[in-house]
Amino acid sequence: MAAMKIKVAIASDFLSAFSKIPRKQQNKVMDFIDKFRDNPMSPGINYEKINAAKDTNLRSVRIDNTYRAIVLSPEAGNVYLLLWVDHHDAAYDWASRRVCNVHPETGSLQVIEVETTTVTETKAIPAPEQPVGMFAEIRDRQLVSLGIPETLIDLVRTINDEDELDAMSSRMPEEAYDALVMLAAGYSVEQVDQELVAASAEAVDTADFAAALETPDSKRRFYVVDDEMELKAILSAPLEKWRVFLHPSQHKLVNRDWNGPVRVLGGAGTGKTVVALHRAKWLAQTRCQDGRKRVLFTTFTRNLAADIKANLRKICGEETFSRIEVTNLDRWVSEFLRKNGYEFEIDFGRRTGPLWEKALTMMPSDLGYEPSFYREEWEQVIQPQGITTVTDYFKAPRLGRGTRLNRKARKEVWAVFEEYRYLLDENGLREPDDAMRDALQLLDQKGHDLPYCAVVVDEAQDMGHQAFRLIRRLVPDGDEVQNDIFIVGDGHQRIYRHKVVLGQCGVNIRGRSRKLRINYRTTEENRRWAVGLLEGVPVDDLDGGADDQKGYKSLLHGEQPAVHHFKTAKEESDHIVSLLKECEANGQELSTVCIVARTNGILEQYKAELEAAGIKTHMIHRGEAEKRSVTGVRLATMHRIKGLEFETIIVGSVNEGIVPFSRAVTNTDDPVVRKESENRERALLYVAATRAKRQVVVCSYGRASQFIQTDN
Ligand SMILES: Nc1ncnc2c1ncn2[C@@H]1O[C@H](COP(=O)(O)OP(=O)(O)OP(=O)(O)O)[C@@H](O)[C@H]1O
Repeated sequence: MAAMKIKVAIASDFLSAFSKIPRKQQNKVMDFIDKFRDNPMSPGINYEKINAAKDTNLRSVRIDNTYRAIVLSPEAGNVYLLLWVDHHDAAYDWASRRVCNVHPETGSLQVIEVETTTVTETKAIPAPEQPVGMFAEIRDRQLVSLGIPETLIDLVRTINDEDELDAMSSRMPEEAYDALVMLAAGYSVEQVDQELVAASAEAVDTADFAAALETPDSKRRFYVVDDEMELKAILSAPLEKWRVFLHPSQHKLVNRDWNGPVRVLGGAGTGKTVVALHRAKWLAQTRCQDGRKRVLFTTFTRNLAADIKANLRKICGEETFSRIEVTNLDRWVSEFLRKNGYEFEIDFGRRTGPLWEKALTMMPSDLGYEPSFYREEWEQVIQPQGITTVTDYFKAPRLGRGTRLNRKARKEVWAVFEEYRYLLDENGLREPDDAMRDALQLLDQKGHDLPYCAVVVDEAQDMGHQAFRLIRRLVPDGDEVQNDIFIVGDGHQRIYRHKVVLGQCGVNIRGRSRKLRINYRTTEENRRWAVGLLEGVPVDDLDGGADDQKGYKSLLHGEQPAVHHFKTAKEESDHIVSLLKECEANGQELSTVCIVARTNGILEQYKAELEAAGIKTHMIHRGEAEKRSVTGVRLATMHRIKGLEFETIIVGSVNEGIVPFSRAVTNTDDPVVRKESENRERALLYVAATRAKRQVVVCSYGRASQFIQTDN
């Protein structure tokens, strides 16, 4: 009779515990895991019962004289789970307060912290006749159906507000907390069920731990080890949990076929990039079987593309990695055009700027519009719609523009655009939007068969109409086509001018739009402060609808962001220097701190002042991946820091005239455009603050920005 295959899995908590023990013991744990993986029943492994444990399936295993691992080996089935590792006493204490159960409704494997006084296996505390607390409206049966362990129902009934809910979070399985957060945000049981609970088709066998390991909720905390190389990679960076443990809402997006383009929204730090990375890996591994085809992973900025490449390397084997091409879209376009003999230079404003000024000499004097009006018209109407003739301009919708233009006025205004196009031609130049349109035309004319089976798009909120029209053309379209386009983005973080309605670009996401809500990066305190910056700002969902931040939550907690105001620039920079010295004194590497400012000029000043104070700095440049090995405090503009993350973020010079940057908002007399520019400036501050994993410090001097409330 063939032996039943043994399943060995590692818990996410085990990795956290593993990361905290000394290197020497880590090596011993690795040796133990090797032995354990080979044969958990090997006579060389000594399982000891834990007398104080409530869960009789828990055992301790000796690592050396002082360290113990905690293992679950249920009586039935050939399953072994590595749960924890610590000093002998601490490990025993941990085990004595935990039970592992298969949830009777969702079938997921849950590790529950038991407080002997409040929670018992059978409900010792009689429920009050009328349920109380913030979940009073929801019946016990409904709570259980959403993944709350039966043993925690009485605890849930004691919760009166969000703070109390947060305080309980470590006592419950993540899915139970997620469900309660959504209920607290006002979602109905049905909505939570639809969004979070993976329906179990069959009745759950609560003794079948092997089956339980296969549920999405179990996969967020248990990794079934079947590949030695992958295991070694995981143990070498145990805290980079995103590599293996996906939240079910992330998992659901990654490992499946989609009958067309998908759009995933989510506030800053909700793991959109992580999802996009895993999606690209899954596609390359399982759906890109034609050896000539690749997955194209495209971003808006070059910095992020460099980071994506580095991260894909961490989760993909060589072969899978070779089937993914990572590039920012502008770069893809310029390379494609160059290979096809394009005779124009693509310019990002340096050379086209003076031509624009020249074209403005054609401004009709009788209409009375400011020069900024023409620029906005060009960027918001002409370029997104690819208008090249006055006839098309007559018919063009001008959504979002504050002023009306009749046919006669349009004809007069067109003179400026016509002149500008003429000057571009004469100088052999093209704007990026033109280049995208030209690339699209070339593809249509020549009928290019591109080597892509799918496109994954990150930072979608900053890509405009021409970009998405092109993306649509990069992979086949049609009713039968699956998995063609996977888009992640967040309208709250739009910091460039582009705005898109996907449906107008031929990208139909109907029925395939999803949202991520758990913030993995920053603390709830930082998240709330940052979200406050965008209060009242209308945010779109990239497809013509509205988006909001309802039901978002961070799993981490910490200090409130510190907002300091100073009289002079010198006082501010002295404060920043003393903050950095304090970080160093507390053992924090300065490479985990980033100073962010609105302009490069301001950063140059900080750089000079910090270096004069003996603090090493490192400026983050365009197109660079973050290199952790380079020492020194980081300096980055609000645009450049997008997509990155640091332990501490210090946002400096948040002064009147700088945030919002006066040149960016006063340069127009159109109230609609002005408001939009101001909102983009708010988004810049939101992006900067949400890059912090732990600490946010916001400084200003002179007159503080209208966006912040200062301490004096
Ligand atoms: N399943 C996960 N487990 C652990 N950590 C995760 C998980 N998903 C994401 N993270 C971590 O959360 C942080 C934010 O993730 P990511 O950069 O993917 O978010 P994002 O939504 O793309 O953020 P932003 O839009 O702000 O750039 C990263 O540190 C990432 O490693």
